[in-house]
Amino acid sequence: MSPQELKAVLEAGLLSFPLTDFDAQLNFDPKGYAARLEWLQPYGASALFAAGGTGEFFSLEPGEYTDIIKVALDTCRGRTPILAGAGGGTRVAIQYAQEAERLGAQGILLLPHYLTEASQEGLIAHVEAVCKSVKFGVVVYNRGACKLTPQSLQILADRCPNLIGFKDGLGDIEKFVAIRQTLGNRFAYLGGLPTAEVFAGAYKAMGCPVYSSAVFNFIPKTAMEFYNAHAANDTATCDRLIRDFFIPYLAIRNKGEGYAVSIVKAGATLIGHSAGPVRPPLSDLLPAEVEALSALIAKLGPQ
Ligand SMILES: O=C([O-])C(=O)C[C@H](O)[C@@H](O)C(=O)[O-]
Repeated sequence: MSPQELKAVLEAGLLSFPLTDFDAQLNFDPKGYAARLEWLQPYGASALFAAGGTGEFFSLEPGEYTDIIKVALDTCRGRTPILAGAGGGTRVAIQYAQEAERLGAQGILLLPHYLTEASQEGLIAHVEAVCKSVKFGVVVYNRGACKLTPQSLQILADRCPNLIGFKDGLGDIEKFVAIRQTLGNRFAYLGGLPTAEVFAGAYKAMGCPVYSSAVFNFIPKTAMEFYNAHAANDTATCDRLIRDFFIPYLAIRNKGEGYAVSIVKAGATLIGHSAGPVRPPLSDLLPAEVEALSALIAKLGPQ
C-alpha cells in the first residue's frame, strides 16, 4: 500500500488500537491475540494500529514486537490494513519502523520519543530521520513531549512525502486548529485523545472527523454505533451514548493513572474476550472498579 493509499484509508471510517494479549506470566499470548483480531474483524474498523498505546507499546521489547506485528498481519491480511506503533529514541524508532515495513505492515504510527523535552529542530530531525528510514506511510503523533508546531509540520511535510498523517493526543485546540488550517489536506487527521469518542464531535468541528477508538476492543458494536452516528451527524445518538455510557465510563477511568488502557483490558475480560492483565507500569482496575464497569457494560446489551 502506497503512502497516498494509506492516507485515503485513514480519512474515513473507525480506527482502533487492539489490546495486546498477555498471559498470567505477562508474556505475549499470540493465540489470544490472533483470536481477538479475528473476533474484531467483522465489526468493520477501517484500519488497526497494532502495538500502539492501547496495545502497550511502551511495555514491549523488540523480539515480541516482531511477533505481535506478524500475528496481526497474518490474521488481518487482505481484510484490514495494519499500521504498527513505532517510537522511542530516533535509532530505536527507526528499528521498529523498518521491522514493521519488513514484516509487511501498511505504515506506522510514530509514537513520541522517550522522556526528554525537545526543541522543534530536534523533533524535526527525529521525525525526518524515521520517515526517511522507510518507504511506507508514516503518521506522526503529537502527545507527551512531542509537541510539533504547524511550522515544524510544514517543514516535515515538504521534506517527507511519506509523512501522510497527523494524530493529535494533546487536546490543545489552538494548536490543532492552527495545524489543520496550515497543513490543509496534506495530512489525514486522527483524533487520538484517551477515550476518543468523548472528543469526536469537537474534533469533527475542527476538520478532523476520524478518530481511534480504544473501547472498540470490548464494545465493538457500540463503538461502531457511535461512529456511524458521528459520521451521519446524528448528534442525538452520540449525545445519548456520551451521557449514558462514556461519562460514567470516564468516572471509572479517571480513578487511576494509566487507566485509559487498564480499563479497556478490564472491559475485554468482562465481555469474555480477555487480553489478560496489563504490564507494569500500568496497574489493573480494583475489584470495585471492575464491578462498576460491569454494570455499565451490561446496560449496553450484547455486543
Ligand atoms: O496509542 C493511542 O493513542 C491509542 O491507543 C489511542 C486510543 O485509541 C484513544 O484514542 C482512545 O483511548 O480512544
